[in-house]
Amino acid sequence: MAEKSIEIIGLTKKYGEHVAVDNLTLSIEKGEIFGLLGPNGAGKSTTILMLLGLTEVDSGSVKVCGIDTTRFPLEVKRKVGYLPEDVGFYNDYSGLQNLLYIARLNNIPVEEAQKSALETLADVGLEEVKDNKVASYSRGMRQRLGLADVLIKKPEVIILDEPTLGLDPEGVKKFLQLIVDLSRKKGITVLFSSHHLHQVQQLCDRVGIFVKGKLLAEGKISSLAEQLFSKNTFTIEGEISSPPENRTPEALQEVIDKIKGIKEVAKVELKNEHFVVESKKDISPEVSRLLVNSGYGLAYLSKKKYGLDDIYHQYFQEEK
Ligand SMILES: Nc1ncnc2c1ncn2[C@@H]1O[C@H](COP(=O)(O)OP(=O)(O)OP(=O)(O)O)[C@@H](O)[C@H]1O
Repeated sequence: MAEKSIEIIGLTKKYGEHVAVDNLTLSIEKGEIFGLLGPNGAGKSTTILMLLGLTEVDSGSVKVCGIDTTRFPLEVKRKVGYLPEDVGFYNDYSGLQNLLYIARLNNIPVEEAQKSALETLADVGLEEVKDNKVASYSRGMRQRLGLADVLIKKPEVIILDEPTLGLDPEGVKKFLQLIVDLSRKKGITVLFSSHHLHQVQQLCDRVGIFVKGKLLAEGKISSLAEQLFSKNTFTIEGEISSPPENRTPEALQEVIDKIKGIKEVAKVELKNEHFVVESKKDISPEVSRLLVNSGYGLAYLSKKKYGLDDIYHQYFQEEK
């Protein structure tokens, strides 16, 4: 069985009468990149605080690298690196000086710290600007330095709480790629907490959908999609091309009505040239035949692939 880096069983946290985390059970394997996905106030930060031993647990248990966080918080902190939304630095110090300062706070011997700081700065792509003052760093560079702060402790697990806030799209892409590369290269387990669906989809091996303190679903994106959407429906989508000269809305509607007339079809949606058909079985051949026989061409026809946004919104619909 795969080694577990994080093991949470029946975890509950209340603030007065308000249940912020409700009976959460979740395991994350060593080396896995797990996305904790949920809207504001879902309880993600509270869960992270409990993982780090920074807030008391009302009931349940949390183990990180096999160590009980509630009983041995200091031991856990040695194994876990935590990157919050925004990291504070000494702006008048260089990136290297800031990192050496963190190394000293973590009791890393001076010689080892020097070597490790240079290696870590190279790992996060700040080698060339290591001697520049942090005041001159962009938001993306500051987040990379934040990651270096975390990595210099050589953690087994890193927890990232909305780390891409304020980065431009290119900065986000590079930062996420850096996390994947580091995790794969060093075998680090990553817990990535975010409400950004696309970032989670891009980065994570597995996701947990967390709403109002409860984990509604958990798994690989592909298997969550299957559970939700493939019970008895096939969804195919396509685009009509090379419409006939004499094409009229009425003529197209006629073909759409023929598709609707197929026994297994539950729903057909048409928007401009793009159409989506939901049915009980895969009727791609029938759809393409009907269109082609009516003089239309097909730019493409494929089984719709569901992404995390479809999954997420489906859960929200169920919640309402
Ligand atoms: N110290 C506190 N005292 C009282 N209530 C709190 C406290 N911290 C969090 N809460 C409440 O607990 C719930 C969960 O908050 P939490 O910050 O864990 O959510 P989150 O998913 O991290 O959201 P965000 O993305 O906004 O940080 C919210 O309803 C919040 O108002």
